[in-house]
Amino acid sequence: MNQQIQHLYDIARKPERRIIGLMSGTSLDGLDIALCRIKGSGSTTAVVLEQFATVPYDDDFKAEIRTIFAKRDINFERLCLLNPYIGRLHGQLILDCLHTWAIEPSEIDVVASHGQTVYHAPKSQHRHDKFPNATLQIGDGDHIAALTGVITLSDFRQKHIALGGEGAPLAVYGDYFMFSKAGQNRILLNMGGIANFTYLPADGDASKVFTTDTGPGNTLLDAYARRLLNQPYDADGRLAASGQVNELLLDALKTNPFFNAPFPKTTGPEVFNVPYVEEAQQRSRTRDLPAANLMATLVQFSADTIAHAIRRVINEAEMSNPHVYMSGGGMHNPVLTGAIQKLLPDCAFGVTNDLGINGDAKEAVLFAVLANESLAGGTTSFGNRQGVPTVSMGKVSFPK
Ligand SMILES: Nc1ncnc2c1ncn2[C@@H]1O[C@H](COP(=O)(O)OP(=O)(O)OP(=O)(O)O)[C@@H](O)[C@H]1O
Ligand SMILES: CC(=O)N[C@H]1[C@@H]2OC[C@@H](O2)[C@@H](O)[C@@H]1O[C@H](C)C(=O)O
Repeated sequence: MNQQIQHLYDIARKPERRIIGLMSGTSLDGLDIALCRIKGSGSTTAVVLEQFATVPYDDDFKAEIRTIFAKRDINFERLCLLNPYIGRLHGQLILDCLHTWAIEPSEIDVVASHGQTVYHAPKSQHRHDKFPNATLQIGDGDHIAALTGVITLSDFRQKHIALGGEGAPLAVYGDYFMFSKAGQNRILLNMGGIANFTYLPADGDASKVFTTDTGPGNTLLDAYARRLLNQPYDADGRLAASGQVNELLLDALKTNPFFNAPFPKTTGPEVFNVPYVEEAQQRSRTRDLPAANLMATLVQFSADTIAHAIRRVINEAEMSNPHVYMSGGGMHNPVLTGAIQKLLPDCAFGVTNDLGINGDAKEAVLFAVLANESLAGGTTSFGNRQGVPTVSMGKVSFPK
């Protein structure tokens, strides 16, 4: 037997694994690196987050990604070059963090890498009958494995599509394993570039849980912070807080069939982007809004669509006493969280930190949990429903 297969087999049989989860999301703010100690699998999964860092990307790198990110027409050579480049960069950032944490790469069992999404195209978005749901993440795992010397699982989304999903959201699996609690109806709300939530019913029934995107989280706020403030984001929602919501623009922004489509569903910055806002401004004749009013309206747009989706699941599931636990960078924006809480006065609000997982780290932890499940679990049935196939994800890269 190849010794590397033996090594993988030994890792799969360990009572506890040390897994580094990596997430580089649609905000392009940096690489989230979560070092996890994981015991068990499925609903007995127990995660301790030992270390966490977000390593910010420099402006040059962000600009490189933006040349190909969420665009229909790109420089294909640049895409090809960025694939190994991102893999090597992520590998190097892991080594730097391990050095800071005084941990040897040989002490890590597995790296679980999401990569960088460069294009997301569910059928509902691309509308080409003959093509399936599609999504593309780059930053090949072979480069991470070769550079760090650690077996790497990567490219988690393709299997989800192969078994009938849209390749996202994958949070359903990790949220169910980590955060489901008998006797409490929970909504795990993540506000990254795109917002999504997971519904965890109080009876713990895996065949009812799902995660759905709700639409924009921070993606439009960040795009306009770059334009209006020359900043990566509107820190603490300060510009938005100084403006007034424009109802005409808000209504125009909300007229998109995505918002009333059935759960679960996914979207991305391929749809919710500056041209989307400009088109709504044109339709509502609100092109000359002051910067603060535009930002206030965009925050309300995210809040309304998030709250509308949560309200729908509360009503459909006839949920009593729902608890919402927030995560992702949007939880740091008080204008956004304040607006959501105002729209959902019957919900109790907290953050995933209250449940033991730092909300900034949650998505990176998810990939560690998915890798753990592929190695040592795989027995939980989600009933093979539309959008939530029972599935093990991730491709294996050996260091040599
Ligand atoms: N203090 C703050 N005030 C306002 N917004 C903030 C603050 N801190 C973080 N954010 C927002 O959070 C964003 C980063 O969020 P996060 O890291 O969760 O996104 P992501 O993982 O890239 O997204 P996705 O989940 O869509 O892949 C920033 O770009 C910014 O919009
Ligand atoms: C294609 C893609 O990268 N989707 C991301 C994105 O960021 C948030 C939202 O859109 C979510 O659907 C997903 O990521 C999380 C980790 C998920 O799959 O659950």
